[in-house]
Amino acid sequence: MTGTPGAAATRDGEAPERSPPFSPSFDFTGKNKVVTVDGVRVKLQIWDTAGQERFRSVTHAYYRDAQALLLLYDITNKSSFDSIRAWLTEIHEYAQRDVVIMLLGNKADMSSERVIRSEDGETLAREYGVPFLETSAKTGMNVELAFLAIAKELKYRAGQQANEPSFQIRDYVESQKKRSSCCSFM
Ligand SMILES: Nc1nc2c(ncn2[C@@H]2O[C@H](COP(=O)(O)OP(=O)(O)OP(=O)(O)O)[C@@H](O)[C@H]2O)c(=O)[nH]1
Repeated sequence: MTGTPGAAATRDGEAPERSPPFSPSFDFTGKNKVVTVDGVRVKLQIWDTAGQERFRSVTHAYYRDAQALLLLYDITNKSSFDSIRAWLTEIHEYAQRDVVIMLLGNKADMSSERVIRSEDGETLAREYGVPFLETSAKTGMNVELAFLAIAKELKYRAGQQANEPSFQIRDYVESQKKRSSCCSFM
């Protein structure tokens, strides 16, 4: 699902699921996931969509009703990074206006093959005002954090009280994330 929105939604509903070609210990795709946020269980229904251009028209149907979209690129693949802008334009056109978007630079474990610097991901994310994490589906680095941040944001939006301190997903992600240069993966 590189260069691709993966949709996380709290709604129930039918959607086709695609199986990942390998079974990483930390999976972005294909399952419902329950995340406990401050004692409240938030159910995320996760769909993986095809990244290739030829599936574009099909993918609109996936993310039209999504409450959150994880946009993944591969840090070892420049074209996947370059396609992110086009996806953001698409999302602007087809997704819900208040959709939660997160940019993820995946395969952070493959540092020797890296072609996209972490700063480039950060700059792009800042430009679009979305949170950014480098992740690894192989080691699990920042994967749980990505889902937790989305769940926290959705819970906050659903139950927003007048006197509740506002939840800032970008600040939360920045304060919690592990850097790929750091030695300790989860
Ligand atoms: N080392 C490493 N390999 C990964 C990681 N994530 C995925 N892969 C591998 O990358 C390959 C492609 O993974 P996919 O999930 O099929 O990639 P994709 O971009 O989703 O493909 P489409 O959904 O068809 O666009 C597989 O062989 C995975 O095992 C990661 O974080 N680290």
